[in-house]
Amino acid sequence: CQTGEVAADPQLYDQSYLSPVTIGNSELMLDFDTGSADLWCFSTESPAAQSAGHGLYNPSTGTELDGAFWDITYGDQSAASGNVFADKVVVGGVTATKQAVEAATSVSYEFTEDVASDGLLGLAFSSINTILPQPQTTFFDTVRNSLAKAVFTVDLKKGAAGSYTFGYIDSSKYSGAITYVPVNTANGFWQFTADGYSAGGSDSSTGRGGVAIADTGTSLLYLPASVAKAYYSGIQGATFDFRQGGYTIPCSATPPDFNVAIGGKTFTVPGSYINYAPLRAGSSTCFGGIQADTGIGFSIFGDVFLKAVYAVFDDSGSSPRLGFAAQ
Ligand SMILES: COc1ccc(CN)cc1O
Repeated sequence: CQTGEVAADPQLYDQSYLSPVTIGNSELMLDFDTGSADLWCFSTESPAAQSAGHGLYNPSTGTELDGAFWDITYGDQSAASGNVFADKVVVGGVTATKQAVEAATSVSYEFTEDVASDGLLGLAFSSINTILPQPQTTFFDTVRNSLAKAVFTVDLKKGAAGSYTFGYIDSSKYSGAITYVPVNTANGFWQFTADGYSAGGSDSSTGRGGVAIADTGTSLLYLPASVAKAYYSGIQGATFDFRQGGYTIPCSATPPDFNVAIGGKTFTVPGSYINYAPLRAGSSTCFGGIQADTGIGFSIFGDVFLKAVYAVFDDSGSSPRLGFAAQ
């Protein structure tokens, strides 16, 4: 029975978190993404102009999946595509001997520019894996039956290294009880229902809850437009800046804490997490960590939320569930 733990290293402004993964005989830094289901990496097949500065997977250690190709586009319209090899993948000591490794032959500029990241490791449900003609399993699904318990946990931190564990829950990482809620897998995400939101110490609710996904691969917290509007109405100098594509606040602001009710429990995101980052280096205007989920179709509980809690992605029972506890 396998168990393992790997560090989650924050990038600038906690824009993403990277973890070391051994693929074949290379160690790469991958962005673990519970919002997608492809394990892809820069490779010796990637054009040099696109892969300069990145760690590369050399498929010579793998076995090509003949005729298999992949092509993925993310919510931010970044994209990547390539071919597929079966190879050994090790995460924190947990080994998948024949994992589908998606070698990139083309990536969009957003990935080229993010030189710290060598690719993504998808942890959503394998039903949304993009490999054709036959979708393959995620790392978690590949090793699931060999784990002591079919779970993985997410313990992200603000501006500090957190961790992912596979196969066990670490009771030293959270306080109080874990609150579990059912997951709807119809869209391939870890999708759940949030009960409601409120700002600051007041119980003045900023709105009813709704459908949401837990997504480590998204930096911010995207909520119903009415909830975001109500939240920022309480911050002096906050405004919706069409040019920046979202709410901005003065970097000098102290936003109120933000409360989320899930499964009858309230989880608090410290207001400081919502003073996200200067629009550009030296700017006194900061981008808000809460934004409207307009056009997405559901709310996205990205890293701004996840770094305030301990999260359990549990597929050990008759149907998947999510657990949340205070950190
Ligand atoms: C350009 O960088 C990314 C784009 C999309 C995702 C997945 N939500 C993760 C990334 O690091």
